Amino acid sequence: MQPALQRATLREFFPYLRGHVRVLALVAVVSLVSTGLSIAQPLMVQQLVNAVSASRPATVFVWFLIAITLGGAVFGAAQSYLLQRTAESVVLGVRRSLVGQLLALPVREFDRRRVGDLMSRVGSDTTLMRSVITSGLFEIVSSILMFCAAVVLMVLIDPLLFGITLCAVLLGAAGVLFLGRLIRRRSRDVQDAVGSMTAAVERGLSGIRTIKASVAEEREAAVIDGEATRAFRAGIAMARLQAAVQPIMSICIQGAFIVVLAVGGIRVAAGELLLGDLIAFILYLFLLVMPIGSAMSAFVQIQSGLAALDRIQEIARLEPERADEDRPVRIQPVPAQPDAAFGSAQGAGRLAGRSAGRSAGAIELRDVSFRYDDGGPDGTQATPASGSGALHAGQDRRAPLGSPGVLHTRVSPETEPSSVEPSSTESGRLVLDGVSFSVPAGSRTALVGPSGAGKSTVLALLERFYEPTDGSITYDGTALPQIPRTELRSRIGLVEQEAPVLSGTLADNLRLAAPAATDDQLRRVLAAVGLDALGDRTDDGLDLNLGEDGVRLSGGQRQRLAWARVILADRPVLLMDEPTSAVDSRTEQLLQQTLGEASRDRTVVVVAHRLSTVADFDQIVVLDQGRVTAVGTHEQLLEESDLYRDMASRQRLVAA
Ligand SMILES: Nc1ncnc2c1ncn2[C@@H]1O[C@H](COP(=O)(O)OP(=O)(O)OP(=O)(O)O)[C@@H](O)[C@H]1O
Repeated sequence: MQPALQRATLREFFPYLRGHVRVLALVAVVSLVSTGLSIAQPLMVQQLVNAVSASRPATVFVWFLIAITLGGAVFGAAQSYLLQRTAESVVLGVRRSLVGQLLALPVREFDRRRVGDLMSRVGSDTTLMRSVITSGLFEIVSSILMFCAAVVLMVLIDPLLFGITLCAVLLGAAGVLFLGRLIRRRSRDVQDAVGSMTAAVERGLSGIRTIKASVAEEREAAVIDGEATRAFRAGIAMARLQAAVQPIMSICIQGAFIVVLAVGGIRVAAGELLLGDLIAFILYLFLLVMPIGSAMSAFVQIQSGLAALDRIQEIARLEPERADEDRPVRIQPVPAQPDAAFGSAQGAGRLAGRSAGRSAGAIELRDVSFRYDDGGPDGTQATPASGSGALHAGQDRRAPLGSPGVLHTRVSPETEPSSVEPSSTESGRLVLDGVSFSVPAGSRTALVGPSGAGKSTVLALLERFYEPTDGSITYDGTALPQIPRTELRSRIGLVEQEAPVLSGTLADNLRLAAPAATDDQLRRVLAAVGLDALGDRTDDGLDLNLGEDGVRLSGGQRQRLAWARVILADRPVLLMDEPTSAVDSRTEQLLQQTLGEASRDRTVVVVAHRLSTVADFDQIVVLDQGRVTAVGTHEQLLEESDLYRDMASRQRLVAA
């Protein structure tokens, strides 16, 4: 859902110019001089003609005229260059802050927006904003200056002729102002349509394999064509209005010319006006018309620019993920650098445990409920409960653990939740409903359950991609909202379900969370996940280009690359969402071994469908329809949980 449309005003544009005041002041001086020279030109012509008519020497006026004309050209060029340069800097600033804002937005904003449309805001909308400066603001300012000077001089030369001109100009201006409002509206339509079209193209290109495999090229092309046609229609409607602006003004001005020529000619013939004065008046009429013309096109540009600003500010107004929380609490100490994961004494592939004294990574969820559309379109978030402490009310059970820490879990009676649909509300279905369990520091916990049970959602909440609608989550006893997000995330390594790969090289992808890692460390981590052959595949080595979205990798390779990335990042907590779903059994064995080493002294939470991969975990949490139905070890759950036993028997882990 889009936020309510707010219209930007020119005033809102000025903050973007703040860092450029000096250059703009210089531009103002240059354009003042340039305007002055243009205004002086007819005066020189007037003097020249009147001197020649009266048989007086006129050479000096000729030289002045040449100097003024050349000077005007030089200053005009300087003004144009400085303006373009400033405009480019403004656009750079806007793009930087827009991209910064986009990357700072909460994940839920991306759930409800189209990537292509966001891209078009960074691209074409910022370009439109540029025209507000280049052909907009200054054009209007210098046009007004020129206009005023021309008006004063015309009044001085002949008030009657000026009166005729004024009537024509006012008539044209009234028509144009009326059209201006419509132009702004149409321009917004055009940009929205272009945004939709970009989104449709993005959808088509990013899913090109699926589209081809579904033989859906034509249908997809038709969708894009529909959007392109909408953009075309909006463009045509805009063009119609723009086309009307120019004729309205030219009819009025041409009418003024004809009348001025006729009346002026009669007055010159009657000896009431000098020929030089009439010529000067007509030249000023030109000077009046020129700025009106450019002011009109500047007006159109400004309207389009403001419509673009609407779209940019729509994003700027969204509340970003807050960098710091109300009462930030630092978790001590800072995590180890990549070296800690690959201590030289251990040799290649050795996945050492955490350095002594590192934050332990105990996690507790207490009565956590969540629905996806909870944030609402205005960027507000559900206020998370600010509880702290690792214990909760309810039925506690000490689970058997081989690692430090004590597990406290509240287990809802298994029969109760699995048969009940999580309640629905108007604002969205509860995806998690009163989820409570504890993950002691250094333990391995698996989340299992049917598809759609909410397992990935739990991981998303632990990363604070979303805020719980209700309940609280603590990390080492501190409520998550009290930990700065960057601090929290720098403690967690995440292997996502889809194992996304960023466009770029193998090294780029590996260094995403460990920018300081050496090539040697990259090679060792690749070996640890069985990807060493990838770096040796071509002469490019670690600079091997993985293609758009890592298209040159197989599904299993993508997954292993994601493993390599988090292992290299050496975080105290590892969250893994079906991390071996795409690999063969041999690779799975290697990864299990890698995980075994990596999880020494780390807290590991793995979402798994294949129960065999987590059967030896310290605890397994069974989720069903957003609720925890059982917690225990593999053996305990086989005894106690019907759902778990059913899943295990389907996977032939136990006899049916
Ligand atoms: N971004 C989202 N916006 C809205 N609903 C979502 C979003 N992501 C997931 N859901 C919904 O939330 C529910 C739980 O999804 P989740 O991905 O957590 O399940 P899961 O247990 O991990 O499933 P699977 O095993 O299939 O990966 C599903 O009904 C899903 O449709």
